[in-house]
Amino acid sequence: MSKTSSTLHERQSSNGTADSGSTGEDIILECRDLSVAFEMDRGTSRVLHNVDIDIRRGEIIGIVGESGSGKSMFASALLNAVVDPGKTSGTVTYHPSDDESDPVDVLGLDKGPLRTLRWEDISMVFQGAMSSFNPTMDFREHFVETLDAHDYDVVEGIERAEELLADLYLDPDRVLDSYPHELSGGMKQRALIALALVLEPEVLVMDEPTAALDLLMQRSIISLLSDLRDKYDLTMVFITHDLPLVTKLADRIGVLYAFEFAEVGNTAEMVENPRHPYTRALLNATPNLDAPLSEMRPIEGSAPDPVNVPAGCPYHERCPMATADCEDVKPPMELVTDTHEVACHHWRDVDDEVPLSVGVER
Ligand SMILES: Nc1ncnc2c1ncn2[C@@H]1O[C@H](COP(=O)(O)OP(=O)(O)OP(=O)(O)O)[C@@H](O)[C@H]1O
Repeated sequence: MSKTSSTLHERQSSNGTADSGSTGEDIILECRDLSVAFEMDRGTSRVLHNVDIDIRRGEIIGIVGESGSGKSMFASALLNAVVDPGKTSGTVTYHPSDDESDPVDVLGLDKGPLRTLRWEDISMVFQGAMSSFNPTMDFREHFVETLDAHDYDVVEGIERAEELLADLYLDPDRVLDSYPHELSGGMKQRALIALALVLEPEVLVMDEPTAALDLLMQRSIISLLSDLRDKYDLTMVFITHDLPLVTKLADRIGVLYAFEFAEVGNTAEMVENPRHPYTRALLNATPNLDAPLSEMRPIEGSAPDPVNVPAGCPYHERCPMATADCEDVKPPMELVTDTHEVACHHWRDVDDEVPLSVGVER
């Protein structure tokens, strides 16, 4: 297997995107200048903008941001699954673990190989996918259909499905013989995760997998995902608007703002020493995982329109620290530590200007 060059690893972006701490780690997915655009009557809508990020083999990376920040677009772009008429550009390179295999140019794949890659190498649980189960098929039929479509041995595949379902604390026989309406939301979501893993992918991308579930179920799925990663040597990309939730799971966190990464770093650094005023606002917006809704402080202002992203720092219109520079000059991604990067002109002063609220669970 060919590894990424040190030049790419050390590359620093000048456009507010991130390649945090990539100093020679084993990289499984490498995104460069990854962008998605839609041509609209009122102009070009840039819903993902020149994103540079490396996903490391075996890590769980949380991708966080408000609604409309580009999280789902990032997930779709990773799998070359952006729907028409969206145009994806840049590169996504997948480095299989198998030493014999060459790196794969994901955005350059034809339909057939792309379909194979999507289930067998990089699998995705799409937002709201629970409702896409066929109501007339039981779960066994869903598994068999997927195994058949990829020429997998059905007997072995069902054995694997049973093991995965048991790993997810489900009764395999009961689930396989049930129809979608017979299972609760939490059970269906876990069955969906088992289905996404049945063809033994290396990477699992999940878009808001716990959004529709109650707090207790969210927490239990989070801990099951961590166990699954360890047991099956998976790499996970976990997309959510819920920063406190993902801190319980992720090794690293990337915060998306206005279709670019504002800050990326190891989870402990992102929680204990966030440097971007937007990351701090996100943490302050949910002081505690158990806090009642009434205690949440929403971030003032709204996310930028992808047709008219502000010049300079895209956050400047909402930022309490903004100066004239922020209106004109786009902040480059700067290293805070070897494992933490931020795109803010004033990151050194953020402690005084945007204090973290006392109640943040850390
Ligand atoms: N088919 C489409 N055509 C044009 N614009 C789109 C399309 N789908 C999404 N967008 C726009 O792309 C931007 C990013 O959307 P995306 O779904 O990635 O956000 P998100 O961060 O995942 O939000 P949410 O948490 O609400 O799912 C939004 O401004 C959205 O309106």
